[in-house]
Amino acid sequence: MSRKFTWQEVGDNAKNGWIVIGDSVYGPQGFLDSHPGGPAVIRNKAGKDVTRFFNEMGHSSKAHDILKSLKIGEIDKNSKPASWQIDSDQRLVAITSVMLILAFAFVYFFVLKK
Ligand code: HEM
Repeated sequence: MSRKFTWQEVGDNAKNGWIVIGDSVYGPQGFLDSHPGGPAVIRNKAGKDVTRFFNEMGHSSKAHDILKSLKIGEIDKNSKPASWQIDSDQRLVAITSVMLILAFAFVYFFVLKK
């Protein structure tokens, strides 16, 4: 069983470079200076969910191996991320989905059921 961390704990350790990818928490502090993309790209997003950024970069299998070695635990899914910790694109998708569902419900009840 790997250790579980709350979003609060991940946020508190932003200064240590902690990031969330998928359901896992990573502590890349020792790796930051050797990151080929530079330490800043990771440091700027520390404390947050960086899944999309990590995947969009098309990181190699070597990068995935390094990532595995930096895993310190898993995110406690019962904890809630603060709004700054959520990837803004993911938030946009969530908001758009809710709007679409409401729009369909509106059309169904007020237009089609007439
Ligand atoms: C602990 C997590 C990460 C690890 C272990 C990691 C590892 C690596 C490695 C090994 C490379 C060299 C190319 C490759 O093998 O794919 C690389 C390149 C790169 N990474 Fe990461 N990375 C991490 C997180 C991130 C994040 C969160 C971002 C963006 C926000 C990022 C952006 C980049 C960029 C832009 C490059 C390209 C550098 C270049 O080709 O000039 N990485 N990373």
